[in-house]
Amino acid sequence: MPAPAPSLHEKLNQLRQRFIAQLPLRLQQTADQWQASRASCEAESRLAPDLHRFFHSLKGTGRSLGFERLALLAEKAEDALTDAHPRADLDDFMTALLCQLNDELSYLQTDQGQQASLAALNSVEFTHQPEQVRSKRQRLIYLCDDELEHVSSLVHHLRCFGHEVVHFADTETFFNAVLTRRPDAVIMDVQFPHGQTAGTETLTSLNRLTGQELPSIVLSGHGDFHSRLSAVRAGCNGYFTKPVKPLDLMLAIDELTAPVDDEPLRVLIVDDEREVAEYHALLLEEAGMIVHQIHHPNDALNALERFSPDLLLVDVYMPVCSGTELANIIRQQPEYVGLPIIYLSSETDSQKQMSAMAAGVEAFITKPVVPDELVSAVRLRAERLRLLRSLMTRDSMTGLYNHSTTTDLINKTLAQAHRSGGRHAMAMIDIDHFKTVNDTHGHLAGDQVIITLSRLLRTRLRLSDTIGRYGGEEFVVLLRDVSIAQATSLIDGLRQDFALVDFHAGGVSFRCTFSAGISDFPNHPTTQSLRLAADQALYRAKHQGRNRVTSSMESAHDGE
Ligand SMILES: Nc1nc2c(ncn2[C@@H]2O[C@H](COP(=O)(O)OP(=O)(O)OP(=O)(O)O)[C@@H](O)[C@H]2O)c(=O)[nH]1
Repeated sequence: MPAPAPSLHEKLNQLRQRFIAQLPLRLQQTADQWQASRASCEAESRLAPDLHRFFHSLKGTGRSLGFERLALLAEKAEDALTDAHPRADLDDFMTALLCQLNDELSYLQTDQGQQASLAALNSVEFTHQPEQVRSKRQRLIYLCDDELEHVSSLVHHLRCFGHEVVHFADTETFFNAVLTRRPDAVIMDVQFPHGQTAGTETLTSLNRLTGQELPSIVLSGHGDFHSRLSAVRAGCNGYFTKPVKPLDLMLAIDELTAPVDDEPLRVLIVDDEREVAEYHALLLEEAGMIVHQIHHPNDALNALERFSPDLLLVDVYMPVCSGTELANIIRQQPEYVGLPIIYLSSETDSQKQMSAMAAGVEAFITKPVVPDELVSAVRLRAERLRLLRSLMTRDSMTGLYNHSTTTDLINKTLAQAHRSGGRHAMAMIDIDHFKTVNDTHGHLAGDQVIITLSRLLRTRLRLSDTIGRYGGEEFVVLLRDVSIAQATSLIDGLRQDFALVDFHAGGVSFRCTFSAGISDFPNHPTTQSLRLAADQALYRAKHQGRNRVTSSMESAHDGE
């Protein structure tokens, strides 16, 4: 059996032990530097920055990792070295401090010292639970209904959208199934042969038993007060009366189970103090975020481009370049103007904090951080950026990427594929005779068709695929790591299912189809050439009678 993953406290403890293990050597080097700095004025001014940095860093890291006495001694040394009027007994004072630091270190290496520091570690309060990360948009749906006429059409529509649907004709089998495998949502009839409200009562019992409300929608033959009340009492999220339009029910289920943005937040930490960077990374990772650390400010621009963070956590006091200077460098680049930056520092002087904030950073957090406060500050600001980005990059009707973002994302994917290889496919999808749909059934019905197709694409394609709305009724998809044949068959499966979806408008029901053209990378090595080849294949599909998928391979062979 694999060993269980270490807990946060175990990881923190390992980090503290690593920090203590390397400290004797660093203390010895600092004592030597201090002695050397007393030899001449030149040596003093040459070594002063290193000495200051060591004590400043020991103060910050010591506090963050809970070594309060080490931090206090380091703070005294830092103050003595930076005092505008150096004390007369500076030599004796520093020698005594270095001795006390060595004594404290020896104590921390004893069993008793380890115990005491562990007790401090265990008192770290951290209430954030790791986020549940869902990787798929497909949902498990239980449909419990003893009237079988509508069931097959409902099951068909739900499956079209990639959901796994299990049908139960009686409440008892349904009850046991929920206890064995909990679904993402339930569609429940109210009335069963053994009770007027047996369906909703079953939901109420399950909710009580499990202590968790099942996301559920009622589908009933009756809209009477008593049935509706039983649904409210069972905590149901919607109530439909039969005959239901499958698409309406499907959209309600989609709303009910729509994942919140399930991409973990990405945080880039820039801190020259490795242990502190590691400590903050552990806290943020524990809260479900993806963290990348760098220890040299000059690596920041590269890391920003490669890692694409939602937020930057920067130490203010770093050699080579301060956090404030780094923020200014980053803000010089238009693409990072909106990136939230949080400063971390042991600086408590509010005047200095204010001047640091002038570089346009979002917040200033003082070390040692309170774990929950760090996580909340990061989450709040990173999520706000995500929301703003989403408003700028997505089409408001469908939630798919807009034209320019789709092109940018495809460009990036291809640039990466040029570096590291890989094959991708592009599909241009266009709804057939859409003008007629609008003219016959109205614009609102047309909008429903567009929304339905976009939901179908989102539920059935992978999270790593790029799906965009290119124009009115035209969509573009970049399918990663597939051959042109696989892409053609996948999009053709979607085409067949979409053609069976029933739309309703003004008392009439109708169906729609789409045509698609597929091209592939690296046969077509740029976004422009991929797009052109997919467009030409789409044109052929339309020309050959619509409701079909044509690949650029077929076009090429046909043209031979
Ligand atoms: N309802 C609705 N209609 C839109 C939207 N965007 C574009 N349209 C309409 O979509 C129609 C597109 O029509 P065409 O591209 O000519 O398509 P078509 O000739 O009917 O069909 P094909 O030849 O099969 O492509 C136009 O009438 C647009 O007004 C939208 O957001 N909602």
